[in-house]
Amino acid sequence: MTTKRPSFTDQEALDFHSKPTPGKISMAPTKPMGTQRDLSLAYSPGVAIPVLAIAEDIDKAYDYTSKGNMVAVISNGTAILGLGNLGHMASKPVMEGKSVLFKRFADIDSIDVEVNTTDAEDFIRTVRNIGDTWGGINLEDIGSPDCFIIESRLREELDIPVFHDDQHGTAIIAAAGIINACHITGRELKDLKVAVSGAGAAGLSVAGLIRHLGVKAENILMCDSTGVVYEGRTDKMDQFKSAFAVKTSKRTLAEAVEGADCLLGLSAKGAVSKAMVKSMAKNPIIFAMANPDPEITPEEIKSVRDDAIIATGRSDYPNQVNNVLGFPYIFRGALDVRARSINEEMKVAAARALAELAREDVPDEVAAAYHGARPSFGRDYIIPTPFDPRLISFIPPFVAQAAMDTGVARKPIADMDTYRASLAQRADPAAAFIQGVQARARDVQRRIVFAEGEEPAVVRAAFSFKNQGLGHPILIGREAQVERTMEQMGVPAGTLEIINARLSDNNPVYTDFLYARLQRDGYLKRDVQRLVNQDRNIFGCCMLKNGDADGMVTGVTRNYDVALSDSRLVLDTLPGQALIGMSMVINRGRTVFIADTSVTELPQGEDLANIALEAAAAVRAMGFVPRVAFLSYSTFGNPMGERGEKVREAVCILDEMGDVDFEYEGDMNADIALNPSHSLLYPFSRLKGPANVLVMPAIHAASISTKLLESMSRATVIGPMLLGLEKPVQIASLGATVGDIVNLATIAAYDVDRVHPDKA
Ligand SMILES: NC(=O)C1=CN([C@@H]2O[C@H](COP(=O)(O)OP(=O)(O)OC[C@H]3O[C@@H](n4cnc5c(N)ncnc54)[C@H](OP(=O)(O)O)[C@@H]3O)[C@@H](O)[C@H]2O)C=CC1
Ligand SMILES: CC(=O)C(=O)O
Ligand SMILES: [Mg+2]
Repeated sequence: MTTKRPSFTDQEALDFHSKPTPGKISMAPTKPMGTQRDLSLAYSPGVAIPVLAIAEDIDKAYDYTSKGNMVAVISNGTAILGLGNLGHMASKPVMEGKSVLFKRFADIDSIDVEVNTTDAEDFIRTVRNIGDTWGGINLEDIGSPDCFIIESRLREELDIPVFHDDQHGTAIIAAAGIINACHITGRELKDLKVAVSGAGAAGLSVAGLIRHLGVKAENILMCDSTGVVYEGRTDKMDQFKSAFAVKTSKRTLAEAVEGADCLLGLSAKGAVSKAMVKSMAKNPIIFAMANPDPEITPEEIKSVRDDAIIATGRSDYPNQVNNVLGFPYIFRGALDVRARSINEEMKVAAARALAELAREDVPDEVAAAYHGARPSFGRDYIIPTPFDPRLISFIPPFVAQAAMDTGVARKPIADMDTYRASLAQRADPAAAFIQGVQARARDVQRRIVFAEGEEPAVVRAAFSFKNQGLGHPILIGREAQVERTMEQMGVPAGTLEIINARLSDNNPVYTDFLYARLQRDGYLKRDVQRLVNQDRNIFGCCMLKNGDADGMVTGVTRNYDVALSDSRLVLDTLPGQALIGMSMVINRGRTVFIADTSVTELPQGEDLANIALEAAAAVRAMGFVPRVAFLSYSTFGNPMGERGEKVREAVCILDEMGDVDFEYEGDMNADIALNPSHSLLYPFSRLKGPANVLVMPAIHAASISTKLLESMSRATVIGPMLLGLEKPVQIASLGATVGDIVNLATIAAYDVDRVHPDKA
């Protein structure tokens, strides 16, 4: 399995964290707060009722507050990644990051808390006094040995899971990787000889867990910055390291590594040398897990031997051993049974489940998460990737079951199958869609024109598009100006292809083509020449038409209609198809498509029928079964009105066609279309379930409702995607973000197959 290596500039990392709003998380209410009654219920006097219930039984907090699905990520910043003690506030981006990962991967709400103290007692006091407000506490990046004292005291004093991620999260993932690496190399844990670089939070915990799983204590040599942790050593020792001290004459990491089967790096960048790697046993297992830079890079290891199984903590190499594979799912399982703690059995269950999942075949729908490659269990795939969508339904049931078996579950799960199904619902469908589109784009490597190549956001988007391996970007603009913008954006010179429309050798060809197309529409040759030379949308579309590029993204600096009419001057609508804009709206596990959001202002009945046909085909191509509702202010003729008539006409046109291969119905209100129980009122309706394609009666209704959903709910809106043009052109909205532009460029790259299946 090959892995593409994303990279980014420092400025991109800062922009990601600062735009459009500083930070990575925000909160959203789960209850309406619109009326006086809402206020009375949510706040005084209504709130008094749950207050009294909780006062009587403290566990009722799980029923009446967000406690049961809320984890705090708490740090004091004393060991931030492998960067060291940089203070509590500097740890905030990491802690916000962990919170976001809780939400993204396991649908757990999470808040970061940075405590301004390096004193263990002070830290314990602070967290103990506020701790049980959450369903669980994830301690993060707290230096050793304080982390051991802090965690064990808080575990004793709080009745909720307290889990130091750098210890146990890391241990669980590393153990899963080691189990599988041993399987592949034909080793047994009881025979494994292990050297560990790093005797801190992560190193000691990994050593503890593999010892628990069967590696012999005398076969684990721990090393810290002073060297081997041996019996009798007094320098820089503490009770936690002492628990792993062994009788040995070895004193340095190099000596510990010599002849070892397995080297675990949980220390710092560069701690392991090529000579050390060379001295290991045959088929060595080398996990260099320091972040952000490993103890030794995979390239360095491969330069001295080719028989190693290699893992790092990073996402840009195969075999990412990183605690992100663990903490979301371990807490998911623990919260779902309202666990009082996360114990050894729950950790072992998670490690074994992870190891098992990597050995299973990767089904089609999961291959997208692996950038289109289909990994099979082996040296470069010993552990699932963090984007494996099976993790959410596979891991937590094992953790929950272990909690139930060991008596720490307050609320055991009665039906595991139902629980598993409910977990799958928590997966983020927007992410799955984007991953699928990205995987295809990475595979096919299309040439995508970024028409407004001098714009800073466009330059950044093109660079990001290229760095993510999504295809080959081509910027249109004046070289000197584009290069200046690239320099300002920190994009290395020479990394992006630039084409100056005015100076292109292809202009005569493009001009001849366009003149032939427009000469009877009032255009003189010199008008066409000027368009090709000066209008970047026209030039870009000519590139597509001439086969010099595959797709285009534009619209950041000019309004939608201008970009659309420019494109239509050069490109036709596909024969027999309608040109439409379609937005994908994803909210609370439900996906609906809205059309036409951007092209035909006041569609007639026939237009609406064509919009439905085009939208249904596109939705089917994306893997959904289309169920179309023609929306109106009326439902089945009540009340009658002019726009409603057009909608009714559209339904009749489809009826007359006779061979429509999807369910459709209308006219109907949006709530009727989306409500599965509408058949009670309208038993004659042909929809067998809630609609997922909503054809709007006019563009204003489509545009307004989509933007309302995006602004006022937690919905994710992708698009509008422009469908039906003979070449893929996507038009961003004015002032679109870098992420929006990249998404649309990716959709353009993906859409080449849909428009021209022969190119696939
Ligand atoms: N991939 C993953 O999922 C995870 C990776 N990590 C990474 O592991 C590393 C350690 O984290 P953590 O345990 O939390 O930190 P700690 O501060 O608790 O421990 C660091 C340990 O590394 C030792 N060390 C430092 N430099 C060297 C060196 N050059 N050679 C040998 N040992 C050295 C320290 O020695 P001494 O005791 O003498 O000071 C200490 O024992 C970090 O890089 C972190 O990013 C951590 C958690 C998860
Ligand atoms: C991954 C992680 O938690 C760390 O490197 O600290
Ligand atoms: Mg950490």
